[in-house]
Amino acid sequence: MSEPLLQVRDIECRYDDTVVTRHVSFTLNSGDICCLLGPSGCGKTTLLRAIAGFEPIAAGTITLDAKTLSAPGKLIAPEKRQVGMVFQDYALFPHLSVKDNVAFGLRRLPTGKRSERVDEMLELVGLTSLANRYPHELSGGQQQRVALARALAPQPRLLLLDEPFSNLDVELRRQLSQDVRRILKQLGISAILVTHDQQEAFALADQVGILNNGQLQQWDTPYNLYHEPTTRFVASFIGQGLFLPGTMCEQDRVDTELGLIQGNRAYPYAPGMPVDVLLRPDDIVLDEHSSQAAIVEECIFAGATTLYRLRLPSRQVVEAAFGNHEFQAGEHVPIRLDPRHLILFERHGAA
Ligand SMILES: Nc1ncnc2c1ncn2[C@@H]1O[C@H](COP(=O)(O)OP(=O)(O)OP(=O)(O)O)[C@@H](O)[C@H]1O
Repeated sequence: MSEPLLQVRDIECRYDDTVVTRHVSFTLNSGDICCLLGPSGCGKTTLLRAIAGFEPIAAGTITLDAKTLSAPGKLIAPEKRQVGMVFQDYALFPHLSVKDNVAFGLRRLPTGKRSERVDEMLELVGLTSLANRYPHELSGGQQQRVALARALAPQPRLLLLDEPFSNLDVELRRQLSQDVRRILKQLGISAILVTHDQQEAFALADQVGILNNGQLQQWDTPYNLYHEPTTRFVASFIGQGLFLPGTMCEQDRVDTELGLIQGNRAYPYAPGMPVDVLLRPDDIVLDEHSSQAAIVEECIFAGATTLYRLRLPSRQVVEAAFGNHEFQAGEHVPIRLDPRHLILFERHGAA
């Protein structure tokens, strides 16, 4: 069983009188990697900086290993938190070589131990052969590896990464994020990464926190965020999907244009109430025996599958992903609903 490492309890961050994050609470277990994900300006960086000790908090507490790091009126300095940080722009020292950059936080170690640790870190990030180069002689990906090695060298309890791959191209970004996950898991170091790239968050994190307007909407595994979103915001922000109007029949069933859908729980909506059903593209399947047909409005080729925007007889549009089929716009396709998770929200604007 993993132990709780970081506990963020009901914190509020402000810039002067403006509140930017409120009532944020989550727990990060030892060895886990989490991502903070959300639209621009929702407070991700502010939250990360509060955990790092660069911003005070106006309410709540931040504890690491049960030791209080931040509380109103209390702020342990960043260098005393056992927390490492990797920034978006790498922030390497330009006048220091790669190995001196990595050695920077190790001044308290005896010389022999220090160079041993630097060698270990450079090997871990695959940069042993570039130890004597200077930052301007490295590619962006290599600079980011140095920044990672430098942050990991003092063996922090927790590593914080603020959009660390955003200056890199897509392929390198994917590769480096997988390398970072492997390295962190190998060392058993817990980490929090801020990103606005959902694919990156899903590929890297054990848990993802979705922020909107300074509030944590859901803290969960990528699987649950996709299949069991608890708010309408998370449902639309994560993955593809559209809402299909329906009417509650019983506490666990909804009547829709595509037929009755059975859920796996009791929903808090009374029979007769108008609801919106979240449909992911994989909830709609092709079925030549189905009496329900939709018209293809648009096809978006995505390699292994093609995403189809389908118009139902009511003109409602839904999306479906079919592999191994080629339909053209205007074609009629027989479809059936096959949702594994029935996710419902009260319909907006319903009388
Ligand atoms: N130093 C500051 N002084 C005043 N307001 C700030 C300061 N830094 C950020 N803000 C405001 O706080 C809010 C949250 O900013 P923050 O940088 O935490 O968002 P973010 O989610 O990291 O955004 P992005 O994805 O665009 O980097 C924004 O409205 C921003 O304008």
